[in-house]
Amino acid sequence: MLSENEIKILEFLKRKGEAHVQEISESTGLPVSTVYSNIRLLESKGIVKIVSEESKKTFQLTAEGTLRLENGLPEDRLISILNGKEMSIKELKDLMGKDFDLALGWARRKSLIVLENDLVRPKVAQYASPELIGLREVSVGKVPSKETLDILIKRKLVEVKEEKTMLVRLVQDVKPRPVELYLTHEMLVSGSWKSVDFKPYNVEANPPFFPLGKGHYFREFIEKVKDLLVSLGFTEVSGNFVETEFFNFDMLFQPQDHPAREIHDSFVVEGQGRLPDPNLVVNVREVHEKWWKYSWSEDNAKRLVLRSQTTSVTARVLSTKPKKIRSFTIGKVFRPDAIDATHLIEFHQLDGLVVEDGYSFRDLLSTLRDIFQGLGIKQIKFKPGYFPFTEPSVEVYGFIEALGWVEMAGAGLLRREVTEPAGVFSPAGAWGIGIDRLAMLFLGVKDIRDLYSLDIEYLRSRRVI
Ligand SMILES: N[C@@H](Cc1ccccc1)C(=O)O
Repeated sequence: MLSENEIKILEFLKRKGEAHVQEISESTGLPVSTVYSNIRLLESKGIVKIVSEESKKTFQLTAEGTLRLENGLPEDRLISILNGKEMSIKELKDLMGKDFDLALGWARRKSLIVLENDLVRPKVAQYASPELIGLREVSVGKVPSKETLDILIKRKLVEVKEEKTMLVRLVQDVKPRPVELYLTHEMLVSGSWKSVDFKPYNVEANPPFFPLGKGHYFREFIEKVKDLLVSLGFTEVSGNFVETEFFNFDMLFQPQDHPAREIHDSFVVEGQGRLPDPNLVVNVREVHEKWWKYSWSEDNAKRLVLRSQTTSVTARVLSTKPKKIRSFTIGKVFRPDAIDATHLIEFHQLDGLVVEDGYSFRDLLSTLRDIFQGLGIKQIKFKPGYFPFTEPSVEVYGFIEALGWVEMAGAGLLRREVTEPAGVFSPAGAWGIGIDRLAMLFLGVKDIRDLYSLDIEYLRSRRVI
């Protein structure tokens, strides 16, 4: 049985009797490599004979060779610049640029010059190197003398290409039966299937790999979390990475000498931010000075940081004086740290806020239960915790099969010292969840850095969730 390609080749050979592989390739449109492999097959079937096989060397200018052919070889240029007179190395360097070292090297090797201190003195007034003549020959398809050719190749001005050719002759006249890819109803009805061959299929061969476009798996996870919060009645809000200390700390009742505000605990950004509504600023100042007992500085509050918690977005929402709201934000936060498999200097938090008349601590715990249940964590427990901006505060632990109880979030009712200066007089619940940790648990990622991987092979191996 003959393949389609074999038949094409045979049809050509039938007309010509004998042909070179290159000719066959040109007239059949098959790549040379395909022609070769098919000729080998046809030879093994005794249909064609390989008359001769030879390899032909051809020579071609390299990119540098082409350049030198146009502008002359460096040593030729050096001699022509010297023009029979001596010149200083510095002067020549300025004239010739980076070619000078090359020119000097070759001119010395060829004893075209002598060096005296920093003077270059030519021994010849004119010079045309045999290489240049060689380059010219190669460029018009001539082969220079072996000596010149060797130098040209060594100087990487010329490269050798080896082209194989094969002369093939048709020795057996076969009437190829047409090859069909599949059996059709018409072929069965007409009986024509008897006079054709069918292409055999290898049902075990791997299909070609077509990678599908898909989202980054960590992004997809974040999208899923967002969908969940929206389904629980929350509205997404967002803030900027660069934030004033006012919103990142002061409004959240973190005093200006709080350790988190030390220079090594948040990333400081050059410049100064703008403070919001003066009433709010005055209120925040008052509450800090009254309870923390220090003199609050506006300049400190204007300092810029990369937000260290998405609770800063919650603070911004509060500054709009909501009477009733359920909002959440999810995004990157930044904290200096030593990077390892479980720590990065940027990671994601999900912060939520509920402002509602009559919203109680119990309601908050139940909201958290709903969120974690939605995320697939059935068992959670609460431990008392401390945050400067909530009271009471809890730490939320979730139960994970292989790991036991894992800390997942901080939460609490916002203190009146936070809500009232902003003009919010209803109870407010807030929480912050570390998203990277959660994603690692869900996605079975051992190294946090893999969540941010850009390695295409790794990303392809991740399942779409
Ligand atoms: N922002 C806190 C978490 C938190 C948010 C909201 C309320 C209570 C706690 C943290 O980063 O640790």
